[in-house]
Amino acid sequence: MNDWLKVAMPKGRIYKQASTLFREAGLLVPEDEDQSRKLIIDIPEVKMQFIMAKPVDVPTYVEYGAADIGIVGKDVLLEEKRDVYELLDLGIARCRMSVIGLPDWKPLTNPRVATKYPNVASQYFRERGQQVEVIKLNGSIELAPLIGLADRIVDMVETGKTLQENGLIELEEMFGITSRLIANRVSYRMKNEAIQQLCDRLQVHRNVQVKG
Ligand SMILES: Nc1ncnc2c1ncn2[C@@H]1O[C@H](COP(=O)(O)OP(=O)(O)OP(=O)(O)O)[C@@H](O)[C@H]1O
Ligand SMILES: O=P(O)(O)OC[C@H]1O[C@H](OP(=O)(O)OP(=O)(O)O)[C@H](O)[C@@H]1O
Repeated sequence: MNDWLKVAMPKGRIYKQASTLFREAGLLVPEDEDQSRKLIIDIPEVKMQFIMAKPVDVPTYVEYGAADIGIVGKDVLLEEKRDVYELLDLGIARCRMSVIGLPDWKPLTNPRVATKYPNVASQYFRERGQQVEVIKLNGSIELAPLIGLADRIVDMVETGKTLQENGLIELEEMFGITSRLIANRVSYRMKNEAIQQLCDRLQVHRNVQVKG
């Protein structure tokens, strides 16, 4: 199976949009993940193997060559800083990363900031000369300012519904986020034809942009 292309696909909210994009580009992908609990899915007709991964782990599989290519949110790429090529902006799973707080927020010296993205948050505030104490959480980040664990949070905003329902406001938009196609550095050379063909097909599709 050395000539097969191994693709790390993120389970969860990106999967549906990614599989739709692949199908619209005329590529075969496994059926939607709610139909199956299988983690490794072979498609022999196109010599592709799909690895169904937790989104945050996709760059790790790709960096180590356990997958040749993968799909992952820019938020995860910024946080994980893995040594991979970023090939395409797929324009899917669009959302933003923001600084969020209570409506009665005040500027503070050394505020506590809770987030799933400690590296991104630390770098963001450091670059702005703001001293903060970063607290890593793994989910339900919006709880932190509501229960007095943190003064602000850094988190993803898509529709704004979570903020609205919890009485929080967006203080600063940090980055726009979309999903990216990434590749292992060695695979990109060794399987260049197959990877390039896949990129070409995806690029024909409207939202997809080449990364410099
Ligand atoms: N509303 C949103 N909230 C968070 N991420 C979003 C949102 N919309 C799109 N995304 C993108 O989807 C990606 C994967 O999100 P998803 O919630 O499926 O994974 P996860 O955060 O690892 O979840 P879990 O920890 O529950 O497995 C994020 O990395 C981000 O790029
Ligand atoms: O602006 P919205 O459309 O409301 O989306 C944003 C929310 O979605 C994500 O949470 P997720 O559902 O992944 O839950 P978790 O982080 O608590 O696991 C994110 O962390 C926000 O809480």
